[in-house]
Amino acid sequence: MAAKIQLPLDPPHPARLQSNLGALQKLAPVHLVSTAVGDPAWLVTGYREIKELLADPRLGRSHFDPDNAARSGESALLDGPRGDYETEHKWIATLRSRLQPYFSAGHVKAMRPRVEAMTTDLLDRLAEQGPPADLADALALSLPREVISELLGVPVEERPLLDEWTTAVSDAGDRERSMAGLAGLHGYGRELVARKRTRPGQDVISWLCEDGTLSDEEVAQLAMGVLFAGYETTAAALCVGTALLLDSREQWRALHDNPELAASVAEESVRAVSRLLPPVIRYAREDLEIAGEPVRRGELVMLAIYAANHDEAVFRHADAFDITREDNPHLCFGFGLRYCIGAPLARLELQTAFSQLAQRFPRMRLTVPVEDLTVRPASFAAIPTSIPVVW
Ligand code: HEM
Repeated sequence: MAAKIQLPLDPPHPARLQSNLGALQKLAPVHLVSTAVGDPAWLVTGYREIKELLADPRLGRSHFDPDNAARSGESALLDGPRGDYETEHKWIATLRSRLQPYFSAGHVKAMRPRVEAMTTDLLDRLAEQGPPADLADALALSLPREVISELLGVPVEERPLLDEWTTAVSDAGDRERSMAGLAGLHGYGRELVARKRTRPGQDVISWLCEDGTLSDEEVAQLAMGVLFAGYETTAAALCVGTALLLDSREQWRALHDNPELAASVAEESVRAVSRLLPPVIRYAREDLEIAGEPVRRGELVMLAIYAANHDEAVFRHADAFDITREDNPHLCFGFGLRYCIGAPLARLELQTAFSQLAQRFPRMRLTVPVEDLTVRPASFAAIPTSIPVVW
């Protein structure tokens, strides 16, 4: 495998939609690349190919030789093989069957009043504090952190610790820091499970413990997986959505005048956030072909969801942030086998936050051009350093 294209293609930015992936996509749906850490990989950019591969059991997240597998970066959790090669499919089935009931559309619907109240509380605090403010801290990061922590039963005073670990885990440039973050998160998960065993509460960890079929280690693994999967992703979608909306006065006013648009704002923000997230990675479990290219067993395949979500063959004016877009079959929550369990919850949080924010702060505006926003160091999802606003 001799790669010609060096990743990353784009410098990280919290709200820029244009990407060099578009040019690559026009050339071919799959490319041989060298990852940020110099390993060879296949980068897939075509919508159709990515959708098919997401559902293809010949690709997995684990590797038969994890220590020598190609990597996309240094993050211990995100950029290399994960899970046990022999039992991967069994574990996905366990994970989905145990978690799905707590994140189903029906269960999430029942959570609506609580999520609305939590959003109102955060916006009350923002109003009380007065302008200027940082919307990333005041709302976009706080809401997903509070929602997921409450669901899992993480005590309020322990929540700030989570930030430290999740940020360290995501560090794509420092494997040691990332591994220490992962160890911290899992250690905390085990401790929390032990506490819930003796003093159960009304939360997902306690319910998983009651299930009786999972070991403490498995409950901790599921819980910390949910925490990680549900926090920065949703925060990044809220960040990019609010920044792009505030940058477009016309769309901000349209949302204020018609709160029903919050659902399509949420979808468009999720489509946009894929620019901020790393590609989904897989390892070939057997030899296969992708768009005519021969992929060998064990090779790294990177699925550029952002390229798929901006494929002009599927999305009209793909690079525009358009909250009136009607047909939006983005792949941001994945597809098939591993489709995001938290999609209904993420949608609820996004819709609630956007509609309340525009209703309560119609005059809110950014104090810097959206282009000038910068990225927090080592955040895996290109979270902005701040979203400075006044109203
Ligand atoms: C905008 C926010 C979110 C985005 C963009 C997102 C994206 C994704 C994607 C792309 C996958 C599939 C990964 C793969 O195929 O390897 C996934 C899986 C997953 N997501 Fe989300 N997610 C979001 C929010 C959430 C939330 C709020 C939760 C909380 C419950 C969550 C929990 C999960 C879990 C547990 C999986 C693993 C499913 C499996 O491995 O079978 N996600 N997510």
